[in-house]
Amino acid sequence: MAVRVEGLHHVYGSAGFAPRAALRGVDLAIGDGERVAIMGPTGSGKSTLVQHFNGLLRPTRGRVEVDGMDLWAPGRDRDHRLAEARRRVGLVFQFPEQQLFADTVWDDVAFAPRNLGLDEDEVAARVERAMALVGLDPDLGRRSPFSLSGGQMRRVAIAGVLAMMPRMLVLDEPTAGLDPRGRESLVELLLRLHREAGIAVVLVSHDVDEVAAVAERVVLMRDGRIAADGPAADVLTDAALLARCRLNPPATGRLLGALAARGVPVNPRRVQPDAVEAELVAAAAYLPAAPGSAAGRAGAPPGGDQAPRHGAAEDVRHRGPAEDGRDAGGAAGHGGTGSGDGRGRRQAGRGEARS
Ligand SMILES: Nc1ncnc2c1ncn2[C@@H]1O[C@H](COP(=O)(O)OP(=O)(O)OP(=O)(O)O)[C@@H](O)[C@H]1O
Repeated sequence: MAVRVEGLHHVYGSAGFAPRAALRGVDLAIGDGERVAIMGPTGSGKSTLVQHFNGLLRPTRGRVEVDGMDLWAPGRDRDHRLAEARRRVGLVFQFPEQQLFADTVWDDVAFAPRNLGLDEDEVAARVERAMALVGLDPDLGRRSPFSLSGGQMRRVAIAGVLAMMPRMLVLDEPTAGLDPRGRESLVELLLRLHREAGIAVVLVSHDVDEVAAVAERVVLMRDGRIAADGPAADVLTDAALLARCRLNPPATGRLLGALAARGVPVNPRRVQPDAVEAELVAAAAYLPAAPGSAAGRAGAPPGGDQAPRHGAAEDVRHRGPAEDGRDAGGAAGHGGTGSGDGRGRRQAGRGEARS
């Protein structure tokens, strides 16, 4: 499963308004099972870009491929290619709960698979699976979606997209408007979908902490172009690059950087929350104990002159999801610097062509 865009331009224009170039030549490929965040200042083209991933928008110029299918190439099978793309790449728009419409949660989640013409047994199996994936109690299926909490409604909307059994889930600002607990549990949900269902997750977000928790790769957009594309540990610790895109590094990165600058042996390139925590816990052993504390009474802090100059958490062997593979390899041991109508959009996001 892969989405690839090449030389993608998108110009919005309608009668009476000056044309507006939202994308100005984007090249990007996202492969099976990746966890990618797309970030950038407001108006940089993030939402426009992801709406190309399943053919919801038509390029002004350039090419969009899903699993090697050129979505917009002429040919009689184009409708089939677009329908396939919408099945394989599920789009969850901002505030998706605003587009719930059915009388029951069950019917809402069943909307897209029914629309595919599947028999009711298959529809039921998909609804049950999707509700389980998002952690909704099956009993909620009989309830009106409008009687649920905001966080539950959002899960219903995500289940409605998952019922299409996409291989890639693209979410535009999925935690917007949720309280801190709701945000945390949605981040956990995305990691679980990736881990248990093997779904690629693409997240459009302004929130660096959320991105640090979810993404292993970060694409930065600016003025309709890609300004950077790389491992989260590289992009999220490059303060100058982030500043050019009107973003700040994660607060934890600044904390690790300040500790490293004071000679505490931490690796400031850790960004994933579990890895940051492991780094801090291990580094705490190198900090002077508070007078009167148990550690202070026991004597001098461990380490001292012998304190290793690499990341303190290296020996902890604690790898969070964003610190695997290339991040671990790249960071190990250095300790250095290292719009439209909502219902139509939703139906298109669930695999139904927009009229
Ligand atoms: N339907 C539309 N009609 C006309 N212009 C649009 C439309 N949608 C977006 N634009 C314009 O295209 C540009 C890119 O918008 P887009 O929504 O893709 O950016 P974004 O990075 O997702 O912004 P945000 O972070 O605010 O959601 C902006 O200048 C925006 O005003």
